[in-house]
Amino acid sequence: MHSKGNSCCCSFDECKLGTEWLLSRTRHRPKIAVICGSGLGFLAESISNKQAFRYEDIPNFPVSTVPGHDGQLVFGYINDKPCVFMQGRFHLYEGYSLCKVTLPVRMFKLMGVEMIIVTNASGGLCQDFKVGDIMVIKDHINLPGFAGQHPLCGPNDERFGIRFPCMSDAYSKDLRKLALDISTELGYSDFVREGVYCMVSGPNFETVAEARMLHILGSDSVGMSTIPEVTVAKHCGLRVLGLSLITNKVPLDYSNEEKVNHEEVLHISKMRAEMLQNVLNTFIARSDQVETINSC
Ligand SMILES: O=P(O)(O)O[C@H]1O[C@H](CO)[C@@H](O)[C@H]1O
Ligand SMILES: Nc1nc2[nH]cnc2c(=O)[nH]1
Repeated sequence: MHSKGNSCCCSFDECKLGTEWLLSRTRHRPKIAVICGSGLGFLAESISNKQAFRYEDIPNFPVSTVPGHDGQLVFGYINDKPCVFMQGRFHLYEGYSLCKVTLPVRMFKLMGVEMIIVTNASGGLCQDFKVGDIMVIKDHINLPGFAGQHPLCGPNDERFGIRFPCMSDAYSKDLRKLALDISTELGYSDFVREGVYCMVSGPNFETVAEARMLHILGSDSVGMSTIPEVTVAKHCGLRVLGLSLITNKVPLDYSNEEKVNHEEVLHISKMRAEMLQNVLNTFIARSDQVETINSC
């Protein structure tokens, strides 16, 4: 596959090189990958038989530049399920192309991963949401994608997936149901919701007028990540679950004096650590209850 002009910078061979480098250094063969959002790296703490690789050592891998994103790939087990956790993700606003942002997802596919769980911190737009709520992502609005910032732009490599992938079932219904059932069983139904996540490029937080627009468009929460990874995961046939922690409310009127900042986002992530980890670990433990691959 040749890439030209403004096209994809991460070829199949580049993904393969990084994957083979990892597989030759670990006996782990993960089936589930977890991407930890801002301040959510603790999710990897309960892994057993851990083996970690710093991002800077992995061929072709980007490096983390944002506080709250540690920058290592951790292999191991959660309840006997082989997993790999990204302690730190990449964002468009860091200056990475979306191909680079999503390169780990394609490497996961090449190493045999079948399901990806994406987590993030986001601002609540839905007026019913409270700070600390966990939103199971039902659907998304890919705002940068509308403007041509899309990880699948450029020549399509059929070894990963088809040219025109369907996205209407990006977040598997069965996986969402399992996550919601588990939340109810854990007694968390008061603060676990479902909703639509919208991505903006960042790095600034929203103006009031922008927040109002996103709300009118049908977004329940807003962040600066996740959708590129989900899009690439769906393109290459991975099942997807998305969990978004509402770390702040996004002001929708001018009388609201609240000001969001990244430190607050990290603080709230830490506060909700235990609950999010309980949902995630129970979900992983029971993930084989949902074997069907949904596709349209
Ligand atoms: O989406 P994650 O990586 O969780 O991070 C969210 O938190 C950061 C802002 O505080 C932004 O990067 C936003 O996208
Ligand atoms: N864009 C955006 N990203 C976030 N990440 C965490 N909170 C927010 C927010 O309010 N807006």
